[in-house]
Amino acid sequence: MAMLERNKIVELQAIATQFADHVVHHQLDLTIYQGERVALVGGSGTGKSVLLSEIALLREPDAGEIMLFGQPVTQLSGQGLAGLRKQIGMMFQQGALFSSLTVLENIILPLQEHQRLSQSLLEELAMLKLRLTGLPEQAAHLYPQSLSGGMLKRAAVARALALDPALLLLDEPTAGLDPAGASAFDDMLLELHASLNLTLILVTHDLDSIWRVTDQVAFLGDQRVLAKQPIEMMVKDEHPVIKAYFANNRAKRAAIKLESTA
Ligand SMILES: Nc1ncnc2c1ncn2[C@@H]1O[C@H](COP(=O)(O)OP(=O)(O)OP(=O)(O)O)[C@@H](O)[C@H]1O
Repeated sequence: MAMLERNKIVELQAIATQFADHVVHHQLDLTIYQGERVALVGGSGTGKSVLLSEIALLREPDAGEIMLFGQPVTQLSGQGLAGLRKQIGMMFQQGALFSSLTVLENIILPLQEHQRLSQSLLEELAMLKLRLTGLPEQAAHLYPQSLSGGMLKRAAVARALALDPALLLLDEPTAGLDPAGASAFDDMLLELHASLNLTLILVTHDLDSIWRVTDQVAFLGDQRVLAKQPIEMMVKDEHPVIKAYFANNRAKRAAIKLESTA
C-alpha cells in the first residue's frame, strides 16, 4: 500500500556529544515524524536529557546536524533560529517555573517576550493554556510553591504551550507523581496531542506512560539510538542492551501487558 510521505519534524544526523573525554553520543541518528508520540528511553546516563536539550536548541552538539521542521539548525541564525525556537515547547524535569511569579504570570512571560498584546489579551491567552492542561482557574493566581506536584507539572506544560508550539518536549514528566496522578497526566498529554496537532517527545523511565502515551520508542545505548519502534516490538527486541534494560520486574509488567493485548 502506498504511504503518504510524512513530514520530518526532527532529524538528527551523526550527532556527537562529549563532556571532556566522556563521549555521550557518537554518530547518533534519529528521525521523528509529524504527530508521533516518542519516548526517549535508555539506561541512566545514556544522554537522553542532553539529547532533549539539543533538540530544544538549548545546547549545541559537538558534531552532526540537527534538522528541525526540515531546516538545518547550523545554517540558521538570528531570526531563523528564533522562529524555530517558538515552535518548540519544553517542560523541564522540575517544572522550572519562576517562584516569584504566579502561575498566570509564568505562562504570560513567553507571550510577552514574543507578542505585543494588551495585558487583558495576554491574560486571556494564558488562561486558555491553563484550562487546556486541566488546571482549575483558581490555580492561575497561586505561586508555584503552593501547588501540588501534579498541578505544578500541568502549569509547566501550560507555559510550554504558551506560544502554540508544534513540538512539545517533556523531561521525565511523570517522575514523582503517584500512579493516579501520573495516569491523569498521561491522559492530558494524549488529549493535548489530539487537539493541538502536536508532536511529542518525552524522556521517561515510566513504562506505564510509555505504553499509554507513546506510539514510538527510541532506545539510547552504546552512544546512539539502537532502535526506534513501538513498545510492543521494543520489549521483544533481542539486542542485548535493550533486553537487559527490560529484563527487570517493571519490564515483566510490560510483557504481561503485551500478552494481554495480543
Ligand atoms: N553539563 C554537563 N557537564 C558534564 N557532564 C554532563 C553534563 N550534562 C550531562 N553530563 C553527563 O552526560 C551524561 C548524560 O547525561 P543525561 O542527563 O543526558 O543522561 P540521561 O540519559 O538523561 O540519564 P538519567 O536517566 O539518569 O536522567 C551523564 O554521564 C552526565 O553526567
